[in-house]
Amino acid sequence: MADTNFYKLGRSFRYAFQGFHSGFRSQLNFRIQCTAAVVVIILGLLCGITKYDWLWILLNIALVLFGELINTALETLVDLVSPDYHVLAGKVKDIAAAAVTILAANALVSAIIIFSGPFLKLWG
Ligand SMILES: Nc1ncnc2c1ncn2[C@@H]1O[C@H](COP(=O)(O)OP(=O)(O)OP(=O)(O)O)[C@@H](O)[C@H]1O
Repeated sequence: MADTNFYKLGRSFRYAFQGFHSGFRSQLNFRIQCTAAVVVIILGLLCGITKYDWLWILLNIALVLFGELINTALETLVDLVSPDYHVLAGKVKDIAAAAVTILAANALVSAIIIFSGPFLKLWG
């Protein structure tokens, strides 16, 4: 019984990893966002930001990657149910893209606010 649950859990993680891998391979934006996340984490380590800044940075990274994967899932679903041109299909894709753009803009502004202090100190 416990073995079966453990096996199911492992399978769920494998499917989730497949989804991550598929998003990474097919979406340039997702690859850019993953790279930006790694750069921001390295900057955070170099600048010695506070633990509250880390919480904010990690939340923003998670939100952007989550938003991009949901956007990709919606695009894929739209392509499945409406491969031909339809004004509503376009609307769904545009709205999903707008949602992830809001998250990315929020992450960018947050990064500027958090890192402007340490950078000004470095050059000041
Ligand atoms: N089936 C469709 N019907 C109407 N408009 C569509 C349709 N598919 C795409 N569009 C329009 O074209 C835009 C770009 O669609 P596309 O699927 O290329 O998205 P994308 O953001 O470029 O995705 P990807 O990152 O996969 O290239 C959509 O935002 C939408 O305005």
